[in-house]
Amino acid sequence: MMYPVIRRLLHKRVVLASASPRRQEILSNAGLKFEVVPSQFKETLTKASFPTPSAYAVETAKQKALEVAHRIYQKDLRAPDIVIGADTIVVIEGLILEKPVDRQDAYSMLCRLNGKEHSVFTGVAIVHCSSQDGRLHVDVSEFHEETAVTFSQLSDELLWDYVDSGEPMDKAGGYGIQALGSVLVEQVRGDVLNVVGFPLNHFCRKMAELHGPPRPAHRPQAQRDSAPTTDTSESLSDVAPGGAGSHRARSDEGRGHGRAQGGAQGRGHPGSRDADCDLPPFPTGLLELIDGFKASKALFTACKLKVFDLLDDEGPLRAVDVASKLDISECGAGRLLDVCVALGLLDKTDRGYRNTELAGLHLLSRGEHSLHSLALHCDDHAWPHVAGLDRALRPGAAAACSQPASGAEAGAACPDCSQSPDTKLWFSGATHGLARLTARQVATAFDLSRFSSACDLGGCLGALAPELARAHPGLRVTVFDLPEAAEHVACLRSTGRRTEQVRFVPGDFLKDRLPEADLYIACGLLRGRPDDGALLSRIAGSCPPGGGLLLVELALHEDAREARPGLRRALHCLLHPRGPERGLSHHRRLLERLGFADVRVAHTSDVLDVVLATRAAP
Ligand SMILES: O=c1[nH]cc([C@@H]2O[C@H](COP(=O)(O)OP(=O)(O)OP(=O)(O)O)[C@@H](O)[C@H]2O)c(=O)[nH]1
Repeated sequence: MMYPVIRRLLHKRVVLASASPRRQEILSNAGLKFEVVPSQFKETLTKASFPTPSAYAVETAKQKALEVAHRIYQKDLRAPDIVIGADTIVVIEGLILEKPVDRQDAYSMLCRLNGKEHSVFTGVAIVHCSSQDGRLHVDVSEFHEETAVTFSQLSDELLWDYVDSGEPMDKAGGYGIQALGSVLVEQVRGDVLNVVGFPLNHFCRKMAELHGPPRPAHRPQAQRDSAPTTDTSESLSDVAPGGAGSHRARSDEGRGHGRAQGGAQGRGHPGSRDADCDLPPFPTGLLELIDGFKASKALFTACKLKVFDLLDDEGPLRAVDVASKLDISECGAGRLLDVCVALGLLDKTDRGYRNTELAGLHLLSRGEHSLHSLALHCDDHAWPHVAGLDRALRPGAAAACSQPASGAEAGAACPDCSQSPDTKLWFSGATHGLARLTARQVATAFDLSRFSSACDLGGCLGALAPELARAHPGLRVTVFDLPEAAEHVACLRSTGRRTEQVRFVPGDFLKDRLPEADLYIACGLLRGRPDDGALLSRIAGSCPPGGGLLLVELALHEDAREARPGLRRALHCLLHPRGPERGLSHHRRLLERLGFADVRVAHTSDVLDVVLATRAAP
């Protein structure tokens, strides 16, 4: 059973701003998917300046969460969707007890609590983040929960024994009710998880209030107090005309930016019913999925028309100016621009439309982190492919696609998409943006200091090499790719990054002798390649004993339940039903068969998995 609102958060980037293992456990047991970024906020607020102990706990929780939200935004230039902070305190006779500073302090706290009732407060802050005008915008919701705990009358010896167990040291009030500390406790009134560090029940109720399903307009008035106030009078699947506005209105209370980054937000839960009505919960997430293709197409179209380039060069611009400069209709321009606003790609100001930071970073046709080519590729090549999905799934469709990929598809993970040289180039260019974005994570996924030379097969058009050189100054990197890729690697050289460590050698990794190296890198070369064993065997033949092989592949995760990686993998398998199903276990078996040992895996991001294997002595 999963609380419906937790299910609805599965596609959001949720961050827990806490180092407390108990909070992490409570939230993951509830099914929430989140990242942990412990807060660096120094808990030094002046207690006396707060009207109540709970206000102090809430403010501390809020400061913890805000510190993390700002740090993430500064680092990623991207707002997480939600940051959660919490702070637990024990209050006895008006005195606030936090974590003991040493054994003596722990003992003193336990003596104070001995034989008496005290209150445990946990303050919780839920910070909804978005990026607006290039700045982090936050919307903080907060609450606290109180639980009354009574200690038995305990002997000094027992209290010291308990202190000596070490358990009190990282716990508010010096005890852990969930473990040995339970022997001290005679009675609890209220939510015990609140004592442990996180009031899950209150949190879920609060989240339901904030993220509750919009209700259909005809819904009867019999609603609970906490019923969401979202305007729901629009038909969600009927975006046009004026679709942009309606899209935004139903999109999580106007937080359009989060949508662009996080994908669908909520999922209807067919099994659950609101207690006070026989209508099922409104399936907001499902309707968003149904509409999702329109959102993708709008993004692709705006990229193709170079709307983001235009606004970068000349924005802010009004719809009428965009229409005349792009030679499209004024009405069409207005609608497309409004949809982009709803998707978090544009901001609408008094002076006209302008790019959001996200679009400026990733959707211009130029720029280091551009995903423009990827969007165009998806529109031109992946879109028709997806449109034919039903045909591809029919029995007998398998024979249609069995062409082995050629060396020219360096970096391409999709042989179906590489029929012509043009397409191949497209696809390489398309993946290049992604490769650039992920190169640093790949380069630093493992300690590679034992290697002195690396050969990047296919080379990802040179995206990885400079990052490898930067992260491992002792490593000489050879990019081994078809002669036509030299041009791209040359562009990269002119950026002057560690050029002396990187060289280009022309060749086809499927046919030619591989340059000597003690680390071989195959980035995006295996997926969709029926002859992946042959390629790996070539590499194994060149790799010296003790040498390494670094494989980088899209979504090798085999657990389809893992939110984004699982979805990517499942989609890939669905769209390439004729290709063999290849996940981590397939690669591990293959590598071991070819004489590699110590196969280690790093999941670097939502997107890529990196595998490092060591060639065993013959
Ligand atoms: O019965 C129990 N009571 C309390 C706890 C744990 O105590 C700490 C409370 O400290 P705080 O709220 O400041 O949180 P930190 O651990 O410092 O982590 P943050 O990074 O969030 O500041 C908390 O860990 C409770 O879980 C307990 O375990 N049992």
